[in-house]
Amino acid sequence: MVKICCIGAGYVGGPTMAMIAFKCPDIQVVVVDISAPRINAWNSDRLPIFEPGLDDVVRSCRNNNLFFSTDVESHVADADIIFVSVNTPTKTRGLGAGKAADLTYWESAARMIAEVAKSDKIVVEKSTVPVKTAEAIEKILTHNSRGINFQILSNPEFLAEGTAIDDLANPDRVLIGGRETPEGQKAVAALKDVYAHWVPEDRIITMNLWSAELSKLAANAILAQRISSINAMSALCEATGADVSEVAYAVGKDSRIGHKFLNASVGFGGSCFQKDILNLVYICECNGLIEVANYWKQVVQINDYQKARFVNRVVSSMFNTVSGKKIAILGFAFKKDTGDTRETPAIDVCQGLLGDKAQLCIYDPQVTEEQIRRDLVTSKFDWDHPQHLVVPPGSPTSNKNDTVRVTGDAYEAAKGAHGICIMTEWEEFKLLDYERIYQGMEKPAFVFDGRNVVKPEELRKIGFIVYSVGKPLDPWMKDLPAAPST
Ligand SMILES: NC(=O)c1ccc[n+]([C@@H]2O[C@H](COP(=O)([O-])OP(=O)(O)OC[C@H]3O[C@@H](n4cnc5c(N)ncnc54)[C@H](O)[C@@H]3O)[C@@H](O)[C@H]2O)c1
Ligand SMILES: O=c1ccn([C@@H]2O[C@H](COP(=O)(O)OP(=O)(O)O[C@H]3O[C@H](CO)[C@@H](O)[C@H](O)[C@H]3O)[C@@H](O)[C@H]2O)c(=O)[nH]1
Repeated sequence: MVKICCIGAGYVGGPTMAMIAFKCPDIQVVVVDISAPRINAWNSDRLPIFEPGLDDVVRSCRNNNLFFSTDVESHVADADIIFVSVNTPTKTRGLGAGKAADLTYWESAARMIAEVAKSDKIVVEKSTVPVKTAEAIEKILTHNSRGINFQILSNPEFLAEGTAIDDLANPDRVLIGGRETPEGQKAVAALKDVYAHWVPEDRIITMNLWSAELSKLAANAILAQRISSINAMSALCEATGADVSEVAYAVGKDSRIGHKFLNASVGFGGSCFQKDILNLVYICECNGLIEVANYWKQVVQINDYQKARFVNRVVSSMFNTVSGKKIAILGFAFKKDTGDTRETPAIDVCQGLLGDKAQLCIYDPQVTEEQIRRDLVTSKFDWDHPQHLVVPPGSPTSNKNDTVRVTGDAYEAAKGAHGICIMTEWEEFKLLDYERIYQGMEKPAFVFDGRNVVKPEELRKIGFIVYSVGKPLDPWMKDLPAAPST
């Protein structure tokens, strides 16, 4: 029986390994992590991450051919194929700080593999890593290997949160990069055999290691670029009276462009896009490609601009101050159908409003109060380090001040508020009784829709002043400053 071990039981390691176990009953899969609470949660009825369909997949194979354990070393020693799916955050200090990928967790995983391995292993990069990482990993493994043969493969993951199970069950493609030697190609074939249990052959693409590593960064950069492109258009739409949804529809009808990923928003969030683009920028700079680096940097800059522009719309509409005003924040996750808040635009918007002394009342159906409070005080880029390694026990992790309240109900959040900011496109926000909400709010009552989930005309009929990203402006906002001053 082939034995797989995955180091890192997070948003990628957990679901991908669950899918492999589910589709390959003849393979034993063990997911290991240094975080005991995380592993305990994977072994419980309350999984550590919310992902539609994940519970059923895990339940159907857990303790049959899928196991979660903190006994990292013994399972690594035992495995034929080792996936490494640990965090690769943006560096916060030293060379490349604020851009380069921090490979601390990857390196420590590689050293541990070299130390405990007693038989030949295939080591698979599942984490998103800078191009050429496999070369560094190869060096760590071979210099410490005591004669054991390691083959490094790149097998980047393309799942999106909220749709992970469907993405894993029906991937557009699976990429496998390996060395072009007989041993390298044998390892590629072994990993291909795993995916071939359920992925059609023509969707399993093999290539050289560096192409596979770079394809992952390129895919995320190009996806994020589409969002920044439509968000840049949204600012122009607001200035001219065009409607960004109509523009996106017209543009997307061109089959060369396509309609996906053209939804204007308050900005993209999530653990990957910004981190991976900054990483790409750093790699370009290291290769002396300054113009290329600046090109990709602009994708992140437009995203920051879009978030700042949103805060500016809120403050300038509300008589240029939100000091002491209650503002309801509906949604905190970076997108619907996940409880993940990493790099969510809600953090920047909340911090912007708190900077102007607003009183926030936050509601999200999947994000806990503890998480929200921690996010509002965590320094930039620190969020992507395993919490148990970053936060010393007993140190303050939460925003204790009374300018932030977290509630379990959207109506409660909006009661007595001057304005509502919609930060996540949860379906339930489309179905709220806005008439009832309006009655309970201070007047004039504002809705700032960062995800274009409400119908502005219907809300205006109720009496709201409405801002929707990239839509024709409410007369109230027409003459107000559109962009943050630089
Ligand atoms: N989240 C996504 O949607 C997504 C999609 C594709 C790729 N990726 C990439 O996959 C990687 C993992 O992302 P994630 O979202 O799963 O992160 P995550 O933070 O959810 O999980 C990473 C896990 O690795 C564990 N870990 C760190 N160092 C370890 C070590 N030395 N030994 C054992 N466990 C260790 C941490 O405790 C944590 O539980 C990143 O490189 C990310 O860029 C993420
Ligand atoms: O038209 C769009 C599409 C997305 N978003 C926002 O963009 C962010 C990212 O969304 P999405 O890409 O759906 O989620 P992720 O889970 O971050 O997935 C991305 O990042 C993963 C990690 O690398 C990759 O594996 C996936 O392929 C890639 O889609 C979210 O804040 C979305 O709200 C928009 O604003 N407009």
